[in-house]
Amino acid sequence: MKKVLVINPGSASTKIAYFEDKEEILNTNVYHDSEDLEKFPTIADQYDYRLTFIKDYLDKENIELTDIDAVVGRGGSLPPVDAGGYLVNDEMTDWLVNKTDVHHASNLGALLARGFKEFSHDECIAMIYDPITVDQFHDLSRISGLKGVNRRSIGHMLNMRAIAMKTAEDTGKIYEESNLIVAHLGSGSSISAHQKGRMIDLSIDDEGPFSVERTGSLCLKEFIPFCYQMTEKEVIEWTRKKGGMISYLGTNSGIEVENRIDQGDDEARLVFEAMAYQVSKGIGELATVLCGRVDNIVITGGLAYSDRLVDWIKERVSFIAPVSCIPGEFEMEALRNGALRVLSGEEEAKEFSI
Ligand SMILES: Nc1ncnc2c1ncn2[C@@H]1O[C@H](COP(=O)(O)OP(=O)(O)O)[C@@H](O)[C@H]1O
Ligand SMILES: CCCC(=O)OP(=O)(O)O
Repeated sequence: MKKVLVINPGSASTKIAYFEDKEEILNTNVYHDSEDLEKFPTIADQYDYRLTFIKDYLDKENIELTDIDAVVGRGGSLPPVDAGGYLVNDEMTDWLVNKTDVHHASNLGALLARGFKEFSHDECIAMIYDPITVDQFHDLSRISGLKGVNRRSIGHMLNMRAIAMKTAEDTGKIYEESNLIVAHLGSGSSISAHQKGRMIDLSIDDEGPFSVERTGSLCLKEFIPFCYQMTEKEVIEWTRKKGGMISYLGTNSGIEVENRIDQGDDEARLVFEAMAYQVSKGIGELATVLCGRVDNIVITGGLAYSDRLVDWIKERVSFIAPVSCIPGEFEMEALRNGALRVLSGEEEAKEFSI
């Protein structure tokens, strides 16, 4: 039996799970006090705090850390890498602490995986799987429109690839022979075009549809003067935390907006439908990447629980391919499966190197 600890750090919480082979013994989200997190100037500085917090929690839950076989974390903002599992090494942690330019909570995944490995035996491995910077773009996807301002492959790769593989399996197809479009609609959104097992293009949440708290693409003519009124940090905050639905409606909760619509709030309806409209445009755009040869479109993430939103999207994109819906996210299971494949030798974990 293989014992796997899974760690998935988010901006305000850390999801942790413990599995014995595929059996889930614990799967929870521990919330951090925002005042505690605000004390740390950088994400990497939160390391000791989160390690102690999670360790205390696991101790209380009587999870024995000394015989864990693999600790797997959500992979962060590395340089572009191919999909799959990577062993945590010094080069990786150095990049995530000192070199990365994207300060995302997932950067802590590798650091915490290595930290928890120290509590276990010598053979225990620390790894990450399908980090947010998995890059399988084809050459055409890299051209932006301004030399020097590159398009980057960055998004919800772990969940989107897991959902794409599951959809292929559920429809009796082989992932490596399928063409799929996956829309992950959570706090942020990513839409990906999968061509025969590779995500060759994406619509990312700073250049695609708006989400509940991110702006998506903006009209440059309007946005440039806005940027000159504030610091870079403030612009990032507006585009990634205070943009999108929350900027119009004051909430990032799809559940609350659904309630408002039920009570006859026309503005809430307009903005929520506009989000579905933009997501549909993103899916349509990626259908052209696959030359219209799309086997399935899949909608996932927390917002896929909203039948209203999903129906609006289906109405606009069903002419392209059958649309299915897998609400929520399967990151913890995807991380576990990656670790189990590496432990069984079915897959070799790669060595990270710049
Ligand atoms: N049943 C539901 N109806 C509408 N929106 C929902 C529902 N369940 C979750 N959501 C919304 O999904 C969004 C969060 O998605 P999630 O994938 O959990 O995000 P995160 O990226 O933070 O993990 C929130 O706006 C939440 O309100
Ligand atoms: C930075 C790309 C991945 C991402 O946006 O994840 P979250 O929505 O979990 O912040």
